[in-house]
Amino acid sequence: MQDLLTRFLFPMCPHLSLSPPPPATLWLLLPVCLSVGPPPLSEMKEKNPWHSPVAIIITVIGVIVIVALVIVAVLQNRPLAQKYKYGIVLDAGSSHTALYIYEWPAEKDNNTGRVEQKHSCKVIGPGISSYASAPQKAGESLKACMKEAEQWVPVKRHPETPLYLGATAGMRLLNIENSAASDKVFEAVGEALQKSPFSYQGARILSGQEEGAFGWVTVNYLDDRLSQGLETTGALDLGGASTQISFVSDQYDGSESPSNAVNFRLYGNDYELYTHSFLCYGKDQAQRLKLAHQTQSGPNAVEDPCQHPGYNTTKKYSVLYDSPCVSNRKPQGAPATFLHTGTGNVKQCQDVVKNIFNFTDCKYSQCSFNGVYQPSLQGPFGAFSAYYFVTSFLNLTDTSVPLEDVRKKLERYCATSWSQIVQEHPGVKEKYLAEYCFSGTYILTLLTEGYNFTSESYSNINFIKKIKGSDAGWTLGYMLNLTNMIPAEAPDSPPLPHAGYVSIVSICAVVIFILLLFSLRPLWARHCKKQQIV
Ligand SMILES: Nc1nc2c(ncn2[C@@H]2O[C@H](COP(=O)(O)OP(=O)(O)O)[C@@H](O)[C@H]2O)c(=O)[nH]1
Repeated sequence: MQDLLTRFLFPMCPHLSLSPPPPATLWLLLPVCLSVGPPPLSEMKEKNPWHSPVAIIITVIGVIVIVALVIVAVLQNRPLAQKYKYGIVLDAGSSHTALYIYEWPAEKDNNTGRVEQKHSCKVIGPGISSYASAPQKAGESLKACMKEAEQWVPVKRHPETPLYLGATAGMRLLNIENSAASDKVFEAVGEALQKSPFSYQGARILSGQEEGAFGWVTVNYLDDRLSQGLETTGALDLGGASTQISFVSDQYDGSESPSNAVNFRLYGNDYELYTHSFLCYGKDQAQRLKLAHQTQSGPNAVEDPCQHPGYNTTKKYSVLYDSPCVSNRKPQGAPATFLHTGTGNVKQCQDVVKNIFNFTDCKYSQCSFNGVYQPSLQGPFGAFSAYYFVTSFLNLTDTSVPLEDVRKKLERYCATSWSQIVQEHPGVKEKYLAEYCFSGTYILTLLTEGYNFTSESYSNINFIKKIKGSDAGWTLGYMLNLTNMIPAEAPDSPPLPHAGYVSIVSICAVVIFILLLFSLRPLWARHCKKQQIV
């Protein structure tokens, strides 16, 4: 700018000074120069017409306008200092409760900012369904994580932060078994959560269909597949008490088995989702189903091929059968306990595990198991929750490894003695250690024989825990839905990115200015000539 002034203003006002003034004083000289007027005619002589006062004034104003335009363009879309909004979801699962805090930029229009998991807290103790006989304790168990949440969410955001509690298969089972007890647990939990400074939106049991569908939304939202209209990823969720499979298949339009259909319109695209939740086929309840099968005759001892050789524990029949998944199968006249020992044989374990599925009855064109319709598998799949816990422990998350090799690895693991397993994993809870052989076998059987993954389609499965820092699970999808964070229609986006917008405005301003100067050229020429004639 100062350079321009030195070149244009100073030659116009030679009567003010003999040498160019310092750049800082050029601006001050401009009004003086203009008020004094043009230099004496004698000095004009054959001067360049560009040095006329009109040209210089236009130049200076033009430059100022251009600079102003560019500044406005740069500042207009500049990202503002980030402010965030928050949402909290409590996942009251069968084995435990977890709290998730989500955050997203507050200033984005139509809630279109990206939602991310900011923090998670694992509630100490069992799932809320285990507090049926002491409901108050269910509420108390949440206190520590709620206090943590108060520290993670800025105080001024507390009253506007929605807080949801969703319960899954553990509470579904308690509700089937004893609905009064289930209501009392919700009452106690509601009381505890109402005392929090957040905006408590209620606690409820999610249907299996909701659990499956929101897990699918979470995975595809985090992968940016919904906003970009890309092919979606199926979702495989393995909990303690239920398991869900959800995916979009070209073959499925909801006409066959409509109860498995969930329709979404997200970002301007329609999705006809196939989803099914198998109650009692989560890994803990499946273990009970298997043991119930092995103890049909009420024996004193069970030799279990799904336990490591050398494993032996005394178990109570009353505890094993204390679940609606198996309670009606309790053998008559069984002793109080049985001795549970291991033989560590994967092939026999597979056979025992297969007994908990019904692969034969199917009134539809095709089924997964237990007479449940399932269209042909399509696309990639994300497998999370216990799918991940188990496969990551067993080092089986790499699905490019052929299924046969996976089975051999599992065979070696199951055949390892219990004492060696305990010795090699001192930091792992014995409860979990005792389950991995069964869980690995169950997962492979469920995927291949239950859902019909083949040696090829198995490699389409991704065992995942988190996607871009957020846990895979139903909670994020649930919150996105309840807070209307995913628009049905694609939001209007500016036609140009910010940098492109600034460049175009700047170029246009310069071009207009140059054209203006050229259009005024004849005027300056005449002006200069007139002065010379006089
Ligand atoms: N191995 C292992 N299993 C886990 C862990 N956390 C939870 N589980 C088990 O994984 C299963 C699913 O847990 P979760 O996803 O919390 O499901 P939910 O409790 O049924 O909602 C249950 O059988 C849990 O006992 C873990 O850190 N390691």
